[in-house]
Amino acid sequence: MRKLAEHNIPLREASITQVHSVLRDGNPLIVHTSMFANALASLANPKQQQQWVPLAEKNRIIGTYAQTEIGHGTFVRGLETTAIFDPETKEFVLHSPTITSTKWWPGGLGKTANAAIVMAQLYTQGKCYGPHPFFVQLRDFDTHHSLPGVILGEIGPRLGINSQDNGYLRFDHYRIPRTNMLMRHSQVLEDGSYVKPIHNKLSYGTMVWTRVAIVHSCSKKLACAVTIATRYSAVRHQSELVPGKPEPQILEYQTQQYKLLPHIASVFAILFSASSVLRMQRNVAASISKGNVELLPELHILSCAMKALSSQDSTQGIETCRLACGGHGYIASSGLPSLYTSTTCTITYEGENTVLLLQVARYLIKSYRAGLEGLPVLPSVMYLTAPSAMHQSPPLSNQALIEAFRISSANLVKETESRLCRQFNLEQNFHYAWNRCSVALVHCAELHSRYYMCEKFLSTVESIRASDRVRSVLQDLCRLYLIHHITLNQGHFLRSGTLSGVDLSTLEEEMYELLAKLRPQAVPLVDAFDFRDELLGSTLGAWDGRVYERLYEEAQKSPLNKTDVSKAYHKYLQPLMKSNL
Ligand SMILES: CCCCCCCCC/C=C/C(=O)SCCNC(=O)CCNC(=O)[C@H](O)C(C)(C)COP(=O)(O)OP(=O)(O)OC[C@H]1O[C@@H](n2cnc3c(N)ncnc32)[C@H](O)[C@@H]1OP(=O)(O)O
Ligand SMILES: Cc1cc2nc3c(=O)[nH]c(=O)nc-3n(C[C@H](O)[C@H](O)[C@H](O)COP(=O)(O)OP(=O)(O)OC[C@H]3O[C@@H](n4cnc5c(N)ncnc54)[C@H](O)[C@@H]3O)c2cc1C
Repeated sequence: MRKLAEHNIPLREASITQVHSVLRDGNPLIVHTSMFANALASLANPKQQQQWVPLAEKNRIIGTYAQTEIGHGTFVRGLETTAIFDPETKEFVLHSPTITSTKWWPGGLGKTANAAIVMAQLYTQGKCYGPHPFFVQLRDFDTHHSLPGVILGEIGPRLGINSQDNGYLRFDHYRIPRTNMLMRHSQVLEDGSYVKPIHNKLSYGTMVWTRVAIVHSCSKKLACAVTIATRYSAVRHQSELVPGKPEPQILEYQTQQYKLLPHIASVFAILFSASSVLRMQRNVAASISKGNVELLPELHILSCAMKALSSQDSTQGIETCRLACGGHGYIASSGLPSLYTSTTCTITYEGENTVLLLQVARYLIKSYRAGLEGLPVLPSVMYLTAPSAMHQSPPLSNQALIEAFRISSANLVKETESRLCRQFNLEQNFHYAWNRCSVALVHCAELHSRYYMCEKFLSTVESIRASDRVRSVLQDLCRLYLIHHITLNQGHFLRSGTLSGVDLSTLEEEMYELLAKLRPQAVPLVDAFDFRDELLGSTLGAWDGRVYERLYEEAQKSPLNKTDVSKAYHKYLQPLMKSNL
C-alpha cells in the first residue's frame, strides 16, 4: 500500500501492477484493490464516488465483492439475496432467506473487509428487477465489530491462496439507505420507481473488468514459472546425452525444450492479447460514459474468451514447469507449488471456464446465423461467413497458418451449427438441443479463442518496435507458438482440409528445428522478464543459479531442524519403538 501511494497509483490499477506478487499465497486486500475499487469507479454515480472513493483510497473503507452464494455461482440471475425497497423509510432491506442464499467465497470478507459491494435481487413496488449492486457497510468503521443484522466469518482452508480470508455473509433484515444502491446505470427513485439502465448487463461490468485483469495476471504468473524452470534447466545436469560424456544441462534435451519454449512463447501470446483486450475495454468504457453500448457484447465475449484461454494455458504451463524440475519442483521453496495453486483458481473464479466458453459459442452461433442472413456482425467474427482468403498467402507462411486457423474455426462453427439444427429438429426445444451440442460448442469457442490469440501474437510481433535481433527472436517464438498449437489441434485442420498430413509433418519438422534454434535464447528470454529474486521467491530460479546452496539453506529453516531430536520422538516414536506393536 505504501508503494502504491509513493508511485501515485490509483487503487483500481493496483491489480495490473506487480504489487500483489509480493505476497505469493494471495492476500486479503486483493479484492479491495481490484473488484471493489473498480465497482465504485464503474457502477457508482459521481456523488457516490465522492462519498466512498477517497475513503477506499485511504483504506478507511476496505471492501470486497460479494456476489457468489453457497448455492449459486455461475447463474447470477439465480441469486437469492434480496434487497427490498421500503418507501416508508427510503431504505433497502437486505435479507438472506435460505441457507443457499449465504454469500460464500468473497476474498477478504472473512476478517478484513468492513464493507462490500453486494449483488442482490432488487425489489421495488412489488416487482423484481434482477441482481443489482449495493454498497453495504458490514463492520463498525472504528471497532471493526460486525454490525447487528450482519452475520459473517471465514470459510476455511482452501487448495491455495490461504493468506486471503475468503468469507461467508448472511443478512437478517439489514437496512441500508436508498442511496447505497450503486446508481450510475440504474436507479430507484424516492417514490420507489425504477429507472432502467441503457444495457441490462451493465451491472455485470465489474466481472468484465476483472476478467481482463486476470488475463494480465496469468501472463505474469506463467512468466514466473518459466523463469524458474528455465534457469533451473540451465543449472541442472542429469544423465548422459551421449554415453560416456559428461552429464549435460537438462536444457539440452529436446523434450525439455519442448516442455519450456512453447510456454515462454505463451507468455507473450497472453500478454499481447491482454493488451489488445485492455485497449478495447478502455474504448468501451469511454463509449459507455457517452451513452454508447454498441461494443459491450464484443468486449464481454473477448474478455470471456481470453480469460478462459489464458487461465487454462497458464495453469497447464505452470504445472508443466513444475514437472520439468523433477523432484525439486515439488518442494515448496521452488515457488512452483504456490504459483500453481494461486493460478488454477483463475479457471474457476470470475466465471467458470466452460461457462465462459459457452458464452463465446453462443455469440459465434448467433453471429454465424446473422452473417448468413446478411445482417451486420461485429469485426472479430466477420470471418465466420466472409469468403476464405486461403490461397492468397505463400503455403505454410505465418499468414497462411493464421488463415488455416480462421477457416478451420469457421468450418467447425458451420458444422456445429448444422448439428444444432439437426438436434433441434429432433428435440423441438432449442435449450435441450444446445445442451446436446455443448461439447462441440466448447470446442468451437476454444478454436476461435486460439485463433484470436495467435492472430494477436503475430500482428503484435509484426508491428512491434524492436532491434532486428530482438524482433527475429520474437518472430521465431511466434512461429513456434503457431506451429505448436496447430500440432495440438491437428484434427481440426485435417477436417477442414486447410492442412494436409504432409503439411503437418513439414510443420512438425520445423518445430523441432525451432526448438534447437531457440535453445540459446531461453535464458536471455526469461532474464528479460526481469523478475527480482524477491518476487520469484524460488530456490530453483534465482538469478545467480545457486540452486543447491539455496535448497540446503532453505532446509535449515525447517522448524523440524531446530532440535536434533524432535518432541514427537519422546511423545510417540519412543513409546512405539518400545511397545512391541
Ligand atoms: C491481479 C489479478 C486480478 C484481480 C483478481 C481479483 C480476484 C478475483 C476473485 C474472484 C472474484 C469472483 O469470482 S466474483 C464472482 C464472479 N462470478 C461470475 O463470473 C459469474 C459468472 N456468470 C455470469 O457472468 C453470468 O451469469 C453468465 C454466465 C454470463 C450468464 O448471464 P445471464 O444468464 O444473465 O445471461 P445469458 O442469458 O447467458 O445471456 C444473455 C445475454 O447477455 C449477454 N451478457 C452476459 N453477460 C454479459 C456481460 N457481462 N456484458 C455484456 N453482455 C453480457 C450474453 O452474451 C447474452 O447476449 P445475447 O446472446 O445477445 O442475448
Ligand atoms: C479462490 C476463489 C475466490 C473467489 N472469490 C470470489 C469473490 O471475491 N467474490 C465472489 O462473489 N465470488 C468469488 N468466488 C466464487 C466464484 O466466482 C465461483 O466459484 C465461480 O463463479 C463458479 O461458480 P460455482 O462455484 O457456483 O460453480 P458451478 O457453476 O456450480 O460449476 C460447477 C460445474 O458446473 C458446470 N456448469 C455450471 N453451469 C453450467 C452451464 N450453464 N452449462 C454447462 N456447465 C455448467 C461448470 O462448468 C462446472 O463444471 C471465488 C471462487 C474461488 C474459487
